[in-house]
Amino acid sequence: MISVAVNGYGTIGKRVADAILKQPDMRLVGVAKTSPNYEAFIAHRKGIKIYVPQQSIKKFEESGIPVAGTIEDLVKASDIVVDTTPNGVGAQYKPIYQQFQRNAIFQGGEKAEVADISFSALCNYDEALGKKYIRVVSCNTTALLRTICTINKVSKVEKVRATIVRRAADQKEVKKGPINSLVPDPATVPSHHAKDVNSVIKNLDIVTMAVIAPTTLMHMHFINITLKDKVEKKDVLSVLENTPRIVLISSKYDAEATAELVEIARDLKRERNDIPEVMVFDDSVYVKDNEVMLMYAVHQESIVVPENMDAIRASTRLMNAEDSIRITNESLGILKGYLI
Ligand SMILES: NC(=O)C1=CN([C@@H]2O[C@H](COP(=O)(O)OP(=O)(O)OC[C@H]3O[C@@H](n4cnc5c(N)ncnc54)[C@H](O)[C@@H]3O)[C@@H](O)[C@H]2O)C=CC1
Ligand SMILES: O=C(OP(=O)(O)O)[C@H](O)COP(=O)(O)O
Repeated sequence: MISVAVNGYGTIGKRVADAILKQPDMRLVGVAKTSPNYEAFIAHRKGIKIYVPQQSIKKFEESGIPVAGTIEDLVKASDIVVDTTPNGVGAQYKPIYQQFQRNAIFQGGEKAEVADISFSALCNYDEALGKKYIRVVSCNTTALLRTICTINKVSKVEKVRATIVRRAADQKEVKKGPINSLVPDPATVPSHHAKDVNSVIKNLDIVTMAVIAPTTLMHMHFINITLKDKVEKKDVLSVLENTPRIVLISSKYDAEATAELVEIARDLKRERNDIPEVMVFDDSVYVKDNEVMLMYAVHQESIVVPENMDAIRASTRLMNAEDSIRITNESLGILKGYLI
């Protein structure tokens, strides 16, 4: 049983904490919070132990949220920390993880240099075995890598060109925008996602462009892949259909919009309406000779959660890729094939 801490209990942290509670080989020691807000209160109500900075103990206790110790106490009590603090804050915590000689999993908002390796379970689990510091790449990069490494099974991926429509903010982020604009992110090429993909697949020829759209629900990707060999559409569809963490959305049932995908998650009673699988529109898959094009939606709040479970096991050498991915998928109810 591996003891895991979660530092930073926001969009990603709360989902990672809940996922840890579902793993048969992991124990959640507690989570670190800096302010006694509604998220801290609900964590307390769920029986999760809360650790806070020394200077915040009084503030939490005055709010009626009991404190189990300081963030240093949390790190010391754990074998490994999943750092889900905001972009760049994880790097500031690294010296503490080093001081107590604890392994750590960082998120995609950190620079790649923070870790020994950038990680995507379907692409490079084996390379991450035993690495003390692992960075799970960002949500869009996770989706790109999952898709590329899956299609690579049909024929070697030689070139990727992708356009990423980014959701502007998560649903709770009331102060972020834009609310009435499309904003190239950035208006230069490539966006950071190509460099991020190259942090996992070193020599791939990939160029990405990104634009922020005023929506909170999901990202959407439009991807064009050049393969080494000519392939058949049925082979591309087959590999997509048979890979857990990717689901197909059938054109038969009139679900093309991200809002409709969220409605499906609600109807299926998915926890928090999360869909950690890449959602490929089956009719968008276009194949001509060695060229493959497709469109898929990415639920940014949940896609990296299974990757974090696998990164924990890879870092601590708990098991091989196949077993880890299977246990993660089974415990989190992650599917393959047609979602609808
Ligand atoms: N939200 C998303 O769509 C995705 C985010 N990520 C990455 O995950 C990481 C976390 O992002 P989110 O969960 O969205 O952020 P968030 O802002 O929702 O959560 C961060 C949490 O850390 C807490 N925090 C702030 N400063 C802290 C400190 N000094 N010590 C401890 N806790 C602190 C905040 O109070 C908050 O609870 C980032 O690297 C981000 O790029 C990756 C994939 C998707
Ligand atoms: O990791 C993400 O996006 P990215 O893959 O475009 O970097 C998440 O959606 C977080 O993005 P944010 O920095 O807009 O909160």
